[in-house]
Amino acid sequence: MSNRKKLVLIGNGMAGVRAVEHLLKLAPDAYDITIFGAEPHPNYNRIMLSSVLVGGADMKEIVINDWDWYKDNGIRLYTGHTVTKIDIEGKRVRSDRGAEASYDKLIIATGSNPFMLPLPGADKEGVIAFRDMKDCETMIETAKTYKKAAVIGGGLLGLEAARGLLHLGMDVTVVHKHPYLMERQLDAPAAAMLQTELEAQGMKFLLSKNTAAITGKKRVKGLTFSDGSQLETDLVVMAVGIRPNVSLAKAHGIDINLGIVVNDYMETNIPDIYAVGECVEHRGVAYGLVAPLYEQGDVLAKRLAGIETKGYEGSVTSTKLKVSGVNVFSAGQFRDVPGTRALRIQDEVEGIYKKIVIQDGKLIGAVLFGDTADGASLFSMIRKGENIAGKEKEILLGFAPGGAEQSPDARIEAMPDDEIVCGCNGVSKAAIVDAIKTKGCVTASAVKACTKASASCGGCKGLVEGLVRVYAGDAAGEAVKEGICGCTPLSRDEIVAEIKRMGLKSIREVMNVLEWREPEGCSKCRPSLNYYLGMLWPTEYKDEKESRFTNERYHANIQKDGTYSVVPRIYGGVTSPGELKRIATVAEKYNVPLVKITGGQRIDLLGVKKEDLPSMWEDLDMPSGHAYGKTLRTVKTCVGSTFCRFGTQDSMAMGIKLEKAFERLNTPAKVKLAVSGCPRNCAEATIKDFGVVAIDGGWELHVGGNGGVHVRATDLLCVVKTEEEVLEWSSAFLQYYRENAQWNERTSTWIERVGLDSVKKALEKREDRLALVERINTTLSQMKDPWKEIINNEELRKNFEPIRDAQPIG
Ligand SMILES: Cc1cc2nc3c(=O)[nH]c(=O)nc-3n(C[C@H](O)[C@H](O)[C@H](O)COP(=O)(O)OP(=O)(O)OC[C@H]3O[C@@H](n4cnc5c(N)ncnc54)[C@H](O)[C@@H]3O)c2cc1C
Ligand SMILES: NC(=O)c1ccc[n+]([C@@H]2O[C@H](COP(=O)([O-])OP(=O)(O)OC[C@H]3O[C@@H](n4cnc5c(N)ncnc54)[C@H](O)[C@@H]3O)[C@@H](O)[C@H]2O)c1
Ligand code: SF4
Ligand code: FES
Repeated sequence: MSNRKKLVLIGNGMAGVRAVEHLLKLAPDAYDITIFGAEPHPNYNRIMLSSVLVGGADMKEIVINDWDWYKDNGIRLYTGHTVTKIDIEGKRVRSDRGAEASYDKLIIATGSNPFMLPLPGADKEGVIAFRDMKDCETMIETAKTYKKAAVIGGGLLGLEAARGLLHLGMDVTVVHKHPYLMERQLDAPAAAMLQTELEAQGMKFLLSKNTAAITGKKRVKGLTFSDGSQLETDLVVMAVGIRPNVSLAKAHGIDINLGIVVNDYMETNIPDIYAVGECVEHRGVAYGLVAPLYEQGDVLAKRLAGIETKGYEGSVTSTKLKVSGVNVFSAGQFRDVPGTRALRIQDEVEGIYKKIVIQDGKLIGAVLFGDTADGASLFSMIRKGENIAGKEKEILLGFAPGGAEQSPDARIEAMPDDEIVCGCNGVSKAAIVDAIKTKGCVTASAVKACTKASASCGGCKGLVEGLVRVYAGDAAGEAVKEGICGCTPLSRDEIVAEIKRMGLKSIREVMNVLEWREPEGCSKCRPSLNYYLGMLWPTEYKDEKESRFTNERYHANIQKDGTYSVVPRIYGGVTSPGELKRIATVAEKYNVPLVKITGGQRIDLLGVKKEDLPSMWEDLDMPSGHAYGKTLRTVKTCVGSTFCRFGTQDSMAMGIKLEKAFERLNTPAKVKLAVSGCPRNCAEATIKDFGVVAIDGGWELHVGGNGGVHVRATDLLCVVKTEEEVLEWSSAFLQYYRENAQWNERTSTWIERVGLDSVKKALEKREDRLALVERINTTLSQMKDPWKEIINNEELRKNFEPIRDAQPIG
């Protein structure tokens, strides 16, 4: 007879099975194991249900332990069995289908139940939660026949469900009772940026809305809100939080508060009965994320294996929204409460927001939007409770060791060994480096198999690949190449070459054919692909507005307070009294709070409401100044020979000519030009992307300058004699830059990378220049003024209307 003890696990979910997996490693022969699971599947990764909805994985791929795993480990498995009875005296459990098992040790890991609002009509067909494979299947099936979906709850789960439903082709409205989204993880500015991004992806929102009833006969037809308004819908997904599933434990005298009450060793008040996972309350907290549950599982496994452990002491948590194209990270205590200080940066142009919260010199919380590269290092500082006094700004700006300002590889090298790389599975940098160096795991998938890093939400995949790249050296396998982002191992040049070779004509096609890891891409690759496709196929490719940043979608720069700025095109900075009067009238009519002359000699109307933009453009009757895009911004000019006594050439006329030639041109990054009428260079042409300086009998053409954060003086490209030559060389240079630079790479960085000589060489032969000129002219011939397009199109104008409230039905 076996002298193994009997272990029974109730709940075949993520936390319980993780504890069993760990126990099998620590003490493989200690127990005969029986598992009961109410769901009909082997243990699967619940987190990945969000990916299943967006087509990133299928149900089979999200299984963590297949049927063979149970067999191989001698585990008796009862799927589709709900345990309904625990005989505490006799140490036996019984399922609803009559299966019984006796135990020496019992683990309860029954997870949570989704909270279903007890609304009138909540029992109608088409009202579901988002918790398991069945819910996922229901959504996929519903989308085949029905069109409209409402998700109640704008938290992590609600937004991931809504993104999935959008992907399935449904028209989705998120109904949220709070005034801003994800209030449990974000502050108002980050939530506003998130909302703008999701609206651009097609999601609609009803905020500060309380649902009062679900209407319809047998099947749901709509929602009624407490303010009397209504919304038509064919499907309702409730994502308003979860409640620990304690009914079984409660019925058998186990101590319950919020959840099943456990001590630091996951022991309940009844001897030999343990609990782990979302059903548990530890030191007053019930967790709803896997990282703390896995920590609990590891402690429980040690306890059951008889290995000494200091116990589970609670967790600081971090979250990341799994919606492609949106990077959101939140950790610790991020709210401004008395006794805390916060530092923030908000970059509305690139759509980046960062906030860190400090208390007694320690980092206690962080919120990141747009750029989440510093998430892991900030989270590590929060967990360690390090004193960061005096280094706060460095940390916020990403200059601290491991911060985002360094190159990705330098950042990886600077990470401390004990920094957690995979939050879900608690895997440190040291553990991954050890797997690479001593266990021969030289690909990201080998590291995953060996350490479990990246096996849950996948949020750390890029970092794992980076570690392989840095530490596997020449031995590195599949994941060594650094792609343009974590969605692909392909470089910019490889992608452009493949698009050309295979004639790929849309972002989706590129992602499918080139086997993108993330089916929807991310905020880095989508805009890059949009640019490369537009550059390669100027007459065929239809620009994908959703793949552009907010400013480019609204053709105006979003400001700190959520208003916009309007900069009309003023060619060469030369205006007229009539034009100035029109601008003044518009500024007064729309109560524009600030009128400002910009550094590029333009007039900026700041503080404009989104809904006023189209009418203002219409009243101005001037083209867009493109002050917001990756395109030609301004051509700055000096007075030149018309009025200046030093001027040798007409710099204003030349500037206007250049601006008229290249306005609306899409470029990898913003492009600024300037023309000076003599070498005194009053227009500062030698810190521009393309600068023209008049000299006696000709023009000097300068390239690659930058007057921003990294100041760079231009390099002299050549000297020409005539105005026609200025146009020919500037066209050829800009097109060569368009065809060869990486998306988001300014001319200054590009020239430093490729070298001035290579650019000179590419442009030296006239026939090559003329070919480039022809290609840029084809592109320019397709360009239209975006303001005019919107003014004349009712559908496009609707995008600028204030967020719509619910409409009454009928
Ligand atoms: C769509 C979605 C996305 C998520 N994304 C993330 C994420 O990105 N990051 C993150 O950290 N967390 C995420 N979560 C949360 C995470 O999935 C949970 O925290 C985790 O699954 C909880 O594990 P658990 O084992 O406690 O519960 P569960 O995984 O729910 O397992 C409990 C199991 O017990 C079974 N059961 C219950 N009662 C009985 C009974 N009486 N008898 C037999 N079986 C029973 C249930 O059917 C269930 O299968 C997500 C959750 C969802 C739904
Ligand atoms: N990426 C991730 O980490 C991830 C993804 C999905 C789910 N989860 C986890 O799954 C669990 C469930 O997620 P969740 O988003 O449902 O829970 P949650 O409690 O985090 O959010 C629920 C949201 O619903 C809103 N809400 C509550 N009542 C409402 C009402 N009557 N009408 C409209 N809105 C209402 C709340 O304001 C809140 O923002 C959580 O533990 C979460 O952490 C995590
Ligand atoms: S650059 Fe020369 S021409 Fe132009 S304003 Fe200055 S001095 Fe006059
Ligand atoms: S952080 Fe979720 S899998 Fe690594």
